[in-house]
Amino acid sequence: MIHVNGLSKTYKVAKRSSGFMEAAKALIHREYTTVQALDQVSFDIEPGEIVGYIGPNGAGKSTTIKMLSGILVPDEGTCSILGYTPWRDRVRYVSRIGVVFGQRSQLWWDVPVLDSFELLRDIYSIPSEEYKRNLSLLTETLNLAELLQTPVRQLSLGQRMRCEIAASLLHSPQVLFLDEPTIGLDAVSKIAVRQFIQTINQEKGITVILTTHDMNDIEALAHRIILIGKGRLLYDGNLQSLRQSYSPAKTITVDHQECNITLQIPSATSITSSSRRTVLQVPTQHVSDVLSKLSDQLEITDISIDGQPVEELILQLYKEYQL
Ligand SMILES: Nc1ncnc2c1ncn2[C@@H]1O[C@H](COP(=O)(O)OP(=O)(O)OP(=O)(O)O)[C@@H](O)[C@H]1O
Repeated sequence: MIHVNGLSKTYKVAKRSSGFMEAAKALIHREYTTVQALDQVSFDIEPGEIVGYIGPNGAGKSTTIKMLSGILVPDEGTCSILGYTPWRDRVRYVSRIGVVFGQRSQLWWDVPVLDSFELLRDIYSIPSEEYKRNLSLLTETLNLAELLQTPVRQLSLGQRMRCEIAASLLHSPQVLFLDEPTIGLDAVSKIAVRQFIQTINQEKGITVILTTHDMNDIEALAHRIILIGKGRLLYDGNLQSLRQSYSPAKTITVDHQECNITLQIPSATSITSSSRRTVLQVPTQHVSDVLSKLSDQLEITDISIDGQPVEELILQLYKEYQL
């Protein structure tokens, strides 16, 4: 569905020094430097995937999303999405995609949300029945009923973001680009937005590309991650294999009836042990074996198994690539 091949982009930036004399000189003779924002980035995405597109600040994520949504033209490389070249077939292409930039709004600031939605209906020429069906579904699932008559400038960030997501889906797109959709949201709104993205992906098969700095978004939504750093693609793979290579052990915490026990489980290393609680470190491949031995040797009252949080995994990945 999405084929990206060798995308590169440099920005030309005017050099500026401080001070009146330097500003005056710059009026006559301006010097430029170039910033390599993207360098030969390639990947393919299948229909129905949710891909987390991650990387540190300035890595090139927004630049990529802008190209994939047709706003920016690359210096080099090709991109085909649903058979279109985004920056060439813009008018036909945008009716097939939805875009949310968490830091920008596609809604008109001074008019009620519903007026913006109606304007989008006209811009995209959405058939009346389809518009009504989508609006009522989005209003219900994103809890928008009380917001539709409110001017956008009076909405809180979380309320606005729910409206932005609805706006991006009114025309039933097949691909959704989300650039930091949970930025600045409270915990409840974040969970609501994540659940909604999951639902539209599962029920409507919408393909989602998500950039975010919130690793809980990645954990909740993405099976696959693409890591980009200094404009280059550094890692493309699924989260599970990343977990296996970086986090080969699990921590098992067992509460038991017996006091001060000594366990006979060779593949487990004891981390701490108090009178009725034992914490063990176990290689991932031995977890099921250790669990069955624990239940043979103890009367268990509670048990938990924890892996390394995804935030730490990604941090390790950043370290490995010196980002
Ligand atoms: N319009 C622009 N003009 C000049 N340089 C730019 C422009 N937009 C981005 N850049 C530069 O290109 C590089 C990539 O920026 P981009 O916004 O794509 O990064 P990002 O990964 O989205 O970062 P963040 O996580 O901070 O949003 C950065 O070095 C940035 O300074």
